[in-house]
Amino acid sequence: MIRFDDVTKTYDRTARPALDGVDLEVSRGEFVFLVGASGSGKSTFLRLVLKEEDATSGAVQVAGKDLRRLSSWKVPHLRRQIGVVFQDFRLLPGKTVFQNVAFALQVIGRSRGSIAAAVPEVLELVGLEGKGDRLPHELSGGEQQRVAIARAIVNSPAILLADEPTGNLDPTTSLGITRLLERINGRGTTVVMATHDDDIVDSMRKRVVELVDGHVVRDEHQGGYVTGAIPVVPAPDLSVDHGGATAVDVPVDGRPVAEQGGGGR
Ligand SMILES: Nc1ncnc2c1ncn2[C@@H]1O[C@H](COP(=O)(O)OP(=O)(O)OP(=O)(O)O)[C@@H](O)[C@H]1O
Repeated sequence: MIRFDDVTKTYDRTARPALDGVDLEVSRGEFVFLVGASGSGKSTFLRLVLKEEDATSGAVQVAGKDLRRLSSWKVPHLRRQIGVVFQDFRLLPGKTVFQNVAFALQVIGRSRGSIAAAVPEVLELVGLEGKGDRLPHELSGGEQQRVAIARAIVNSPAILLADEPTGNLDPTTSLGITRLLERINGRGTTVVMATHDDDIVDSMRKRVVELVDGHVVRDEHQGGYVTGAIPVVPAPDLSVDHGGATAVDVPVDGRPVAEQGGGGR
């Protein structure tokens, strides 16, 4: 569904690459947490998937398309297959919940009838039935994020990208939002969620891909926020080379895992 082959992205020739030689495959229907410190390249990864930016080198494939060969007039079609959710919700403040979600369908030319059918259905899915007439400022942060998720999925995209979707929410609300993303994933949508939220990652036990300075340093199934949060790997051996993509002993936040107590955060 998403495939990166040796992808490097350099914004500024004088700075280090934002992504550096990334190889990664996300299959249809997967749920992946993308974790890493601020500046490690998570948003850049998502921008490349959306073709908001082009790779400097390497190949990005999304939904079977090689994005190097995708002409600009086909980019809107690519983006229709990808829903996106952000930390700051990005709702239209003067439009109701219904109108915010409907807008995503209007811009792609869907009929009034199909919009009238689809919007209540998706609002129910995200737990906002009965709130279609509210304005965004009349909703809690968690509810606003549910509207943003409804808007992102109303067109049944194959992929949902979420960039720090719980960054503005309290822990309980964050878990509810992530569970909603899990439910959407259960309906077949591939979900990639970039996050700093260690509690969420640790509680969900999904695939975790960790970036450090633009490199994938860990790709762990049923992983935790840091290496070894869930004991599926042997104790780290600091004498080995740290270059591998499945490294169990890479520095996390600049400290060798051994210094972090090994068994958790
Ligand atoms: N438009 C840009 N122009 C120049 N450099 C950029 C641009 N966008 C990102 N960068 C740089 O690329 C690197 C990776 O940034 P990116 O936003 O992908 O990280 P991130 O992991 O998403 O961080 P955060 O968690 O803070 O959102 C950083 O060094 C950043 O300064």
